[in-house]
Amino acid sequence: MNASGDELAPDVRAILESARERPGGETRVSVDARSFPEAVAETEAAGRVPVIAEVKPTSPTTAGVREDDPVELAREMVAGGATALSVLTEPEHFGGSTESLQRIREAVDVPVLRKDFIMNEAQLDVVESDLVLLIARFVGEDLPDLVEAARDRGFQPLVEVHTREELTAALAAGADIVGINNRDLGRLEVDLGTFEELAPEAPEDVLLVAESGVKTVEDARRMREAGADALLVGTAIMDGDVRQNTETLTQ
Ligand SMILES: O=C(O)c1ccccc1NCC(=O)[C@H](O)[C@H](O)COP(=O)(O)O
Repeated sequence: MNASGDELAPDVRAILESARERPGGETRVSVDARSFPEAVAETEAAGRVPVIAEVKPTSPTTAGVREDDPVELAREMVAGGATALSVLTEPEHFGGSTESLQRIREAVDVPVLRKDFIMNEAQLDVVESDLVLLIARFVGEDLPDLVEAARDRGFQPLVEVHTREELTAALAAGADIVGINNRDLGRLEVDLGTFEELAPEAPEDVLLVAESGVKTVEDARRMREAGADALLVGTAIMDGDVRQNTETLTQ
């Protein structure tokens, strides 16, 4: 059972068990973050679709592992027009690492999101990034404190939600960048209707990111019409030529 009392998929239970065990950093980080809202506004002004392209070597719902140098993948995504990058740092189920994130952030000049399953404040201190993911469902009542702790270190927190209740909790915690995840972490099923259902409930001044399940230009258009300020895309970009895939979705 998780904070909301619902059953989680076995893969997600395993992800959370290892996330709880992972140590925090020894020294508090202080980040001089690249602004994500400004990057989104610049992409919009250039007439392109703001996409956060995800360096996701593998996942519980993907076959195989992409072994390419993550820095090369990241450079290709930026060359393809990515507004920002998301880098998995979860090692056991996604093939990520904090070292990859560090190298990527040094190699590119766009904002970089640390994509992980952060469970406590000390885990924020493991590595610097511009944005940090906080998943409302998993951190439960610690969300307001973690949002504050992230901002105190200079991070821009991206708070991920999947239900109306989680959206309410995210807004109450002061989140101004909210990711609506189309993937239900209970069953790992994807439904783009999730974003369409929840987006109208968010205030205008909240920057909304449509996460997961965007595969085609039609999907991207659908999410933008439903109010997405940006799209977070992993699998569809990682599958094949990442530069071409990014170019296609950012047009
Ligand atoms: O992607 C998975 O298989 C997954 C499994 C269990 C927990 C989380 C998972 N994904 C995390 C994500 O949020 C996605 O990587 C991200 O939104 C991109 O999704 P997609 O474009 O569908 O790869």
